[in-house]
Amino acid sequence: MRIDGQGIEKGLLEIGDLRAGYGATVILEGVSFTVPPRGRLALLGRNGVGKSTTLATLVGQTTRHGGSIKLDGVELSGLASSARAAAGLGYVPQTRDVFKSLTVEENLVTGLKGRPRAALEEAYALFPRLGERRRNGGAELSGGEQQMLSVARALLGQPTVLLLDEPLEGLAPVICDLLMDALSKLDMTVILVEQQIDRALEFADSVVFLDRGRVVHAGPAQHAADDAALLERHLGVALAA
Ligand SMILES: Nc1ncnc2c1ncn2[C@@H]1O[C@H](COP(=O)(O)OP(=O)(O)OP(=O)(O)O)[C@@H](O)[C@H]1O
Repeated sequence: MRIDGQGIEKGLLEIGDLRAGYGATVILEGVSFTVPPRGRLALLGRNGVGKSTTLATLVGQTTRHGGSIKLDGVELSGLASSARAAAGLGYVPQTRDVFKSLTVEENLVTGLKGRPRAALEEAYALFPRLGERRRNGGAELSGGEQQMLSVARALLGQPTVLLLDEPLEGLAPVICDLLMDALSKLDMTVILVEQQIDRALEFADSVVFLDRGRVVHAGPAQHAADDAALLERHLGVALAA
């Protein structure tokens, strides 16, 4: 459990009336939700509704038009991306962010942020495959290995909140199992954007559905998993029985 000096658990994320987009184009029309410390939120919705934009806005990579982003009571929205990372936001973008010209280990070193090199063992313990391939170049890795590397590098920065944008995209089911097993062991606040709804709802304890830049439903993940009509309404899909 993560407890700070005052006995307050870290990782509380409070998003209030967030409006953001790209330049003058507004995509998020007022998004609000809260994730408790060590909570796991699945952020779901059809294609193009603003899920990736929400994560990118949290880390300061879009144009913010209004609203607040508070982590443990501290307002982050006026800060540069690097300061938000230092405050505790870890981000794994959809693009996977692997340096192809560097080895696995060199990629991981870029995530150490001043921590001793011995901390690399944390990454190899979470994903033994990365340890086996530590001297391989980033370009030689499979999609699954690249995703493990991207997640591991973000974790080396010791975030209190991890933001994951479609980590399972394009991966074989056996690799999805491996990745989700590793993510399930993490003891931190997580926001997961994912198209594999069944896996996302199994992982998460709460869910937010977006539609056209707005929150259209928020509640427990288990309730959503049991409510076929809700899933159909917001995602246009039904879970496999
Ligand atoms: N860099 C960008 N510049 C301008 N518009 C963008 C940019 N990135 C995304 N958009 C637009 O913002 C809207 C929301 O996109 P976003 O990627 O956030 O959706 P999403 O819910 O994550 O969907 P998907 O599952 O397809 O990734 C879309 O209309 C998209 O075309």
